[in-house]
Amino acid sequence: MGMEVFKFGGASVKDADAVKNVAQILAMYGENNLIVVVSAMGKTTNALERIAMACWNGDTQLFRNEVNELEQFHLTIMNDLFDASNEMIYNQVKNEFRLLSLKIEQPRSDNFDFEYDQIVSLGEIISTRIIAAYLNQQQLLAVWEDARRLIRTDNTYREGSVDWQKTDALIKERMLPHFEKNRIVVTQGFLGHTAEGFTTTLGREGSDYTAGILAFISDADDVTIWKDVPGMLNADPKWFDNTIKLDKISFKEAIELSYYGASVIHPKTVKPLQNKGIPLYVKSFLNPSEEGTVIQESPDFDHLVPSFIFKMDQLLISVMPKDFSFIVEKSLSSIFNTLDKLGVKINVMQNSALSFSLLVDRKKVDLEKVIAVFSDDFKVKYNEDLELVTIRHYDQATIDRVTVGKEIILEQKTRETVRIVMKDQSLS
Ligand SMILES: Nc1ncnc2c1ncn2[C@@H]1O[C@H](COP(=O)(O)OP(=O)(O)O)[C@@H](O)[C@H]1O
Ligand SMILES: N[C@@H](CC(=O)OP(=O)(O)O)C(=O)O
Repeated sequence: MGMEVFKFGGASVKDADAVKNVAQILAMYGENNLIVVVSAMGKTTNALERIAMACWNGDTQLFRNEVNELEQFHLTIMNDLFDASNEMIYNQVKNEFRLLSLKIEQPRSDNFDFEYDQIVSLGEIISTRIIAAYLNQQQLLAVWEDARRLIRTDNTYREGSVDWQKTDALIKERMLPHFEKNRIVVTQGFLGHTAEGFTTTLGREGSDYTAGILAFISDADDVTIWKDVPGMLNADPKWFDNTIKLDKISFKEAIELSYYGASVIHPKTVKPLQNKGIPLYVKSFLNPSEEGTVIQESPDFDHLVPSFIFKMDQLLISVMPKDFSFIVEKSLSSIFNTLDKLGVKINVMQNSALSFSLLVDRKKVDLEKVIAVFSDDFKVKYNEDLELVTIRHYDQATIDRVTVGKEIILEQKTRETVRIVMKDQSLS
């Protein structure tokens, strides 16, 4: 019997109707074994981030308010899905919230990222409990499995790096045998564990990656990521009208688009699938019988229309050596080492003889810390309120269109991709 991996993200399980819709989709796929990877419901992860921060700051009032609100959100969904007599699911979810409430009274380590993962991971635990219970109520026999015993990572909390060998052994030993008696296994995206058994997460929006890992190890026939859009489009429809669906694209093109920031797929997801030639479908959970996008190996697919990826609120930081040295291998090596230690993620970089510039998401970087760390050896300058547009398969007409009214700060071109850092002229 074949094996498929389905991934349902936060938007596809944001309320009771959405959960019912997921069950209907699963009922449509009666034949195959299904690994169902689920994210936290709606915006739960954002709420848990606030809870983790309140806990860290010892802000009991805020912590309790946020926990109560989140519990109420889940209870409202459950009241629409289950009979009050279904004690088991109510007890399971209440118990997770009871354990969460106790965290404010418990001693904390001095590692925020560790504490963050122990709290933020609960969103996926609760959502999968609810979904597995609902599927069973609908006679879609499903078994719940804990990804915290499947995905082994290193100890990099908030961005665990997967130990593929150990994970392979754990999945084969603990997950695949479920299919001897069950057709559906429901598990959490985004979660992992360290060798010592502590919970890790794979980085925000990392549930797509979990689907890629599970498909690779279980040799799945294909993966389907169910989204609130008809497929992978040539731009984010939240910002662009008249988007075009990319019906078929190659693994390489999908990797490039997600790497540059097309947030419909987490950038780490596609590589494991490419390595085993497992097709990835991006489909709409709102119109499940429509075709969506297929991503697979083919040199013929990519006669593409221009695709746009916008990143707003960008910060350009430039560092210039204070001594007489140029920006050469030695200084670059020390700059990268420092940036790696600071956990800075670079969107674009460029250097000249006397300066090295990096573009980052303003909200993801502690500018004061960066300045403090570099200022012994470098003069540091920065430019805020910038936008980054990446255009794959560009032509001059598209470049002209997106740069109207903008001052161009930096431009990088390859044969297929142009990246432009720009500032709204009204802000210059
Ligand atoms: N190129 C693109 N094609 C389609 N959707 C895109 C693209 N770039 C960004 N998106 C956004 O990705 C969203 C879906 O991803 P996401 O919100 O992470 O879903 P989920 O959390 O439910 O998995 C869409 O609503 C859309 O706004
Ligand atoms: N819930 C996590 C993981 C995830 O991937 O979620 P989603 O599939 O909703 O993007 C997050 O919000 O980061």
